[in-house]
Parts: sequence; structure tokens; C-alpha cells
Amino acid sequence: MINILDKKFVPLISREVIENRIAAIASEITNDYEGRCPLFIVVLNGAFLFASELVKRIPLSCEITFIKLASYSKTQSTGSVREIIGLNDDISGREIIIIEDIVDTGLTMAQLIRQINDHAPASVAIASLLHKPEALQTPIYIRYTGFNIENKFVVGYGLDYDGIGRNLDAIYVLA
Ligand SMILES: O=P(O)(O)OC[C@H]1O[C@H](OP(=O)(O)OP(=O)(O)O)[C@H](O)[C@@H]1O
Ligand SMILES: Nc1nc2[nH]cnc2c(=O)[nH]1
Repeated sequence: MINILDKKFVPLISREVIENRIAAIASEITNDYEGRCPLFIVVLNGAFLFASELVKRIPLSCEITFIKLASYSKTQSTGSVREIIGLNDDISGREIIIIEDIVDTGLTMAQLIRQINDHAPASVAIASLLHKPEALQTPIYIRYTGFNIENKFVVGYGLDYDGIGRNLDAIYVLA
């Protein structure tokens, strides 16, 4: 059990299990994109750790860029997605792979996909470390999923509770 601010969390997914799964996703992406040069779009803040562990295992020629979106306040979705840092890259004709830490309600991803599709990419795929299928409010197809989890608030491996806990090397769930 760990304490973060006023809440208690218990272990859900260990570092070893996470890293083995990331290695498997990296192999899949490497096979699927052989001979192509994908552009990874990393959704900050939460996806920074997943992204760094993933891309270092993908020996393809590729580019990596960042966008910063926010929709969560403490343990709840606010229902609206704010863009804090936008996309400056030319994505038309590119093979896009979005790297996300979690797809929960799906509102963040739905907005980002709409925004990307407005710029005529060649293809768009999503890689998300976590997914809460029961929480989804809009259909989202996730090509590469790390783990499907229950609809409970989680922290660690990039994910925070009120700004704290992103540096934990495993995933914890609210007790
Ligand atoms: O599917 P949704 O319900 O839209 O939730 C998913 C989003 O929530 C988290 O971001 P958050 O707003 O917490 O910002 P952060 O990544 O900076 O922590 C996460 O990184 C996703 O981007
Ligand atoms: N930290 C954290 N951020 C989220 N964003 C969407 N769902 C979650 C969650 O369960 N935990």
C-alpha cells in the first residue's frame, strides 16, 4: 500500500509485467511498420514514460513529436479537453502512431483523432498503455493496447494523482 496526498493506492501491475508488455508492443509495431517511417505523437504529460520505454525498443527510422492535452482534474474527467501545447508538425501524408498512457472516457482521443484527420495523414493508429473499456463514452479503436483494466482510478508509470505519482515505476489502483 502507498499513500499519495490524501489517498491510498495498492499495486495493480508490476514494472516487470509492464516492461514485458511494452517490449511485445514494440515488436508488433516494428513488424507492422517495416520499411515505413512513422511519426509518433506522444500525448503529454502522462505518456512520457510509456513513450520512452516503447520507442527505444523500435529500431525503425521514425520521428517523434509531442502534444499536450488535459482533461482530468484530480480523480475525475472534467468532460472537456484542453489543448495546452498544440501540434506544429506537417502531418499530411504521414503514418501517425499516437502514444497515450490511458484511454478512459475516450474524449481526449476522440478530439485528437478529429484534429489529426483534418490534416490528411496517410494512416492513424493508437498505442495506449492502459484502457478502461467500461468507461468509454465514444467508440475508439486502439490498435496496440498494453492492458485492459477495470474502471478505477490508477496512478504511476506516468499517470498522476493531482500532479503526484508519475515517477512510480509500477501501476497502482485507488484502494
Ligand atoms: O479518455 P479520457 O477520459 O479523455 O482520459 C485520458 C486522458 O487523461 C489523462 O490525461 P490528463 O488530463 O490527466 O492529463 P495528463 O496526461 O497531463 O495527466 C491521460 O493522459 C489521457 O490523455
Ligand atoms: N491518473 C489517472 N489519469 C487518468 N486519466 C484518465 N483516467 C485516468 C486514471 O485512471 N488515472
